[in-house]
Order: sequence, then C-alpha cells, then structure tokens
Amino acid sequence: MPTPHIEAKNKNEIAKTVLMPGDPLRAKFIADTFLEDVKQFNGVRNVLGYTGTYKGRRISVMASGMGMPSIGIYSYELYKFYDVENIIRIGSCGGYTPDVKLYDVILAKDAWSESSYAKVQGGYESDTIEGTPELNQRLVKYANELGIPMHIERIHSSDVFYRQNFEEYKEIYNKYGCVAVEMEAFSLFHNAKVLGKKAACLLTVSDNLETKEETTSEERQNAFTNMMKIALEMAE
Ligand SMILES: O=P(O)(O)O[C@H]1O[C@H](CO)[C@@H](O)[C@H]1O
Ligand SMILES: O=c1cc[nH]c(=O)[nH]1
Repeated sequence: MPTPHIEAKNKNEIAKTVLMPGDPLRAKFIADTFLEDVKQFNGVRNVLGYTGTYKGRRISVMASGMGMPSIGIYSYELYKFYDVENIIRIGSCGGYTPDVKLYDVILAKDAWSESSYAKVQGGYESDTIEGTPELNQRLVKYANELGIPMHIERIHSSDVFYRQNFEEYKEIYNKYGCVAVEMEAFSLFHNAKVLGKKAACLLTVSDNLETKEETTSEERQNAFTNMMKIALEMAE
C-alpha cells in the first residue's frame, strides 16, 4: 500500500463497502450529490475514489473503468490490500428485451459471460457466477423500503461493446436468459468469490438493443439516481 493503481496510503481511508460505477465522473457525482465529509482517496489515472458519510454512515465510492480487466484490477486491490468487504457495482446496461425499459433498475442475480477472466485468474470453468446472496437480500430490502421497483435477473457480462454481428444478443437472451448486457460483473463476482469477499451488481438500463431507445452520456453520468440511492443504503 499504496498499490500500483490506488494511492490511498492507509486502509482506513476506504470504507468496508465501496460503490463502484464504471465512470469516474459518476463516482464524483455521487460524492458531490449524496455524501458529506468527503475525502478523495484516489486520483491515479483519474479513476476517482472518495470516502464520506451517507445519513451519518460511512461509505466509499470509486470508479472501476470499463471492462473486466479494469474492474478486475481495482476490485482485487480493494479487497486484498485495503480490506474492503463489499463492492456494489452500480453500472449502466443495454436491455436485450423490451421488458426492461430505459431507467429500470436491475439487480444481477448472476452474470453469464464468454470471458476467460475467471478461468485465467483462478481456473474457474463455469460461464456463470452469482452475486453474493446476502448482499442481494439487503439490496432487495432497501429497494422495497424506498419504493423503487427492481428486476432481479441474469445479466450478460461482455468483453465486447461493438460486436461485428449486432444480432448475437438475441441468441444470448434466448439461450442463456440474460436480460441485459454490461461489461464488469462477472469478473467482480469472481474476485469476490476467490478472496472470500462479497459483491453485488445494480444496473440502470441506459439503452435497449431491441427498441433502439437510448439515454445520453450526460444522463448515464448523472441521472441514474434510483440505483445509487438503493446502493447508498449499504453505508454502515
Ligand atoms: O456505466 P458503466 O458502469 O461504465 O457500465 C457500462 O458502460 C460501459 C460501456 O458504455 C461499460 O463499462 C458497461 O459495463
Ligand atoms: O455494456 C453496455 C452498457 C450499456 N449499454 C450497452 O449496450 N452495453
């Protein structure tokens, strides 16, 4: 400590629970909008990380960057070297079915992926990994208390944003039951599993591959507040 990618010198600078959006400016938005007594603990590569209080309880928020190699590095360092216990990814996703509409919140029960991340990292052979049920139960409870509806479904973690064959998502939906795509949960869930830690993933639908509706980049940064409010209740 510090690590190659996180400059915090002391474990105490980071709370036991870290919310993790891909976008550094979404992390800044959360710190600016929802947290009090905020201290920035990371700025390496502009992957911003902050610790503060929410309703008087301590929590951190730090970006993961995009894709499994990136969240693989940051979540590993947080769990292994900073004694972080819980990471809640709060991301955007593309809907594979009209059943998930723009701005809907999805809790990833598990993530299916073609990625080699888990196999290469730790010899894990399956293509599906669960989020931590205990965290999922807490997030369901908080969503209910806040009156925010939530889909609880399997998602697709993809290494590829721009596929040569756009239509492949239809087969992934039909064959594996993934209702939406994002790019990090599978490796986050894997790291939690091998390190004996906990992880969950909340997503907001930013676009829909079937209906072709989409939100703007500014909305993806600042407007996905329902999932943020659910995740912030994890503060302790
Ligand atoms: O909005 P974030 O959290 O970055 O998540 C999604 O958005 C990025 C792609 O635009 C990928 O990181 C994907 O997982
Ligand atoms: O990975 C992602 C995230 C949002 N929207 C997509 O289509 N893919």
